[in-house]
Amino acid sequence: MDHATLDKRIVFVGAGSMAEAILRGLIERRIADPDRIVAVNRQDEARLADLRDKYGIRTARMPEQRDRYIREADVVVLSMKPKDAPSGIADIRRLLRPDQLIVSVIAGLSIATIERLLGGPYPVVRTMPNTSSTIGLGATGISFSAAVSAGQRETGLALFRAIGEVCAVDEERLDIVTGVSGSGPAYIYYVMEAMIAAGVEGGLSEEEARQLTVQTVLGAAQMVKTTNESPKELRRKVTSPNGTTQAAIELMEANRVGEAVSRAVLRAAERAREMGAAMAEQSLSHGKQV
Ligand SMILES: NC(=O)C1=CN([C@@H]2O[C@H](COP(=O)(O)OP(=O)(O)OC[C@H]3O[C@@H](n4cnc5c(N)ncnc54)[C@H](OP(=O)(O)O)[C@@H]3O)[C@@H](O)[C@H]2O)C=CC1
Ligand SMILES: O=C(O)[C@@H]1CCC=N1
Repeated sequence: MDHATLDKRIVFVGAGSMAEAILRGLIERRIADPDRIVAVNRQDEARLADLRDKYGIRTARMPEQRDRYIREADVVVLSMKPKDAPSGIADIRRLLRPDQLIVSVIAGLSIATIERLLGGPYPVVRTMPNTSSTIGLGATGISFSAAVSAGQRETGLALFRAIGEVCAVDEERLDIVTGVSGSGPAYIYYVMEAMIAAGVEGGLSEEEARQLTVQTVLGAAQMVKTTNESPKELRRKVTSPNGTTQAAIELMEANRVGEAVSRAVLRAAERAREMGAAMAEQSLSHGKQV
């Protein structure tokens, strides 16, 4: 894939799984120079050492070195857990300038809450990526605050297009994006766990069950993507009348598996809204403290 290198200093505030997925995707696809990427956290030095060793990025813990990196950054990615976000954002407010681009990957956290915590309008790119960004196969929903310039919009889009597909949506639809693709990889892994376990129960080795399951999921996703046929139509082609697939799907229908998956997606979106409301509430007190 041919992407121009992003010549930006990027700081990840929160050095966890999602930060790693994005920075690894950017580095391995040669979109960003590791020397211009920084990951910071509050405590976990072993985690930072691991990221330094694996990717050659810079790291810092609170506060002096971290402050300097944040001040010098072009792009500041908010990538801490929701429970840490209101205090964490209020804590870095004094370091930020309105010409820096703020990117959030935090589930449920609204642009309005971020701006309240920062004390005014900022260029904010709110996103919902997923961990498949690690291998350039991410699926990211993205929306922009009113203060985002055309150039900053392009930077935000370029960052996430470099590590997968991007869907620009109105901000209110990012919660359902969270339900579909943010949490989505976990649903597929859950099904894969069950398929592998059943394969082993039926007599395959763990390795055989894993190999066959992985290739089946990969092939099925690729079929939907490349043939442009609907999942329903593709399923019909697998299902011989009165055959094995029909027997399996009948059992799934009897157990309302499809309905459960739909409800799970909607529940995840609802949970994102709940978390957003909790962070908005917390921001009222943190907003006053800064
Ligand atoms: N995991 C996923 O699949 C996805 C996650 N997200 C979002 O990404 C965010 C991070 O999730 P994830 O990576 O899984 O979380 P992790 O728990 O793996 O990582 C969070 C990191 O943030 C650090 N941290 C916490 N508070 C601060 C602070 N104030 N300043 C700097 N660093 C801080 C923690 O380290 P320490 O305690 O040492 O400070 C830790 O390294 C969440 O908001 C989540 O909603 C979005 C899409 C998908
Ligand atoms: O589980 C979570 O809350 C995060 C957001 C989307 C995926 N993981």
